[in-house]
Amino acid sequence: MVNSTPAVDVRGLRVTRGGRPVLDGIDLVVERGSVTGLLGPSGCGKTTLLRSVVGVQRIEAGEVRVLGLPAGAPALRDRVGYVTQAPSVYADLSVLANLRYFAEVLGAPKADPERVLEEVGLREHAKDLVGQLSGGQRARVSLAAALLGAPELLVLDEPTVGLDPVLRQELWQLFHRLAAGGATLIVSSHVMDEAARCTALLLMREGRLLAHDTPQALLDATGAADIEAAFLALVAGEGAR
Ligand SMILES: Nc1ncnc2c1ncn2[C@@H]1O[C@H](COP(=O)(O)OP(=O)(O)OP(=O)(O)O)[C@@H](O)[C@H]1O
Repeated sequence: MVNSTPAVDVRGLRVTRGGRPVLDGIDLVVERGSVTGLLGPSGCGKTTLLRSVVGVQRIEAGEVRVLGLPAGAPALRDRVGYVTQAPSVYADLSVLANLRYFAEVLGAPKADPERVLEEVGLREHAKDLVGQLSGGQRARVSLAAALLGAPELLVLDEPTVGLDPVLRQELWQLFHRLAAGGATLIVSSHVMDEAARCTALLLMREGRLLAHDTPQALLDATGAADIEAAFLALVAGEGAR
């Protein structure tokens, strides 16, 4: 039976941080199996929205449901993978030791550390200490840790920052392979040229969603040549209202 519960269902979400409204009434449904890009300028609230989806953000109003359960519910722990912008792995352990440790904590299958190492292209660095890796390699260790246990939803906060074009392309191919296998991915970026790689886009500005559609539909609706121009057209349209 196909599971028709959306991966993410957000209604009327409001979040205040540091006394200022950061998310201002977000409504959003993310379908399963999509690779949804969350795009918008620095500070517009992308990380705060992702934190709300994984259930680590105190919210002021609204509801966030993930895989049919309230965000952050204990039953979601091994069904949702989250990669923050800051590496969340131990610098003084090897890559493989990190992955074995997290696999143990999650109760993931014994073969998972090797599998995810291969997926993120770090097999030859398995024995290296994480603290001695490059920034991009360290980011991929965090991603590998999030892939342990094959979660149904992956929430990735700027996973391609600082990576070279070849690695970026390889990671996007991995994201699509995971989606083809049934996973849902939400990937934030402030680089608009990553937009075309997504099956759906969320364009965000100042705590609100400007648009949620496929890249092509956004280009058609705005008559713009690329997503950056479409974004600017949507902002200009808002101002004119
Ligand atoms: N811990 C915090 N306390 C108070 N305000 C915060 C905190 N973290 C973020 N903010 C504010 O919330 C707003 C949204 O931040 P958020 O990190 O969600 O943006 P973002 O779109 O992810 O930015 P970036 O692309 O730079 O990562 C910003 O105005 C920021 O100053």
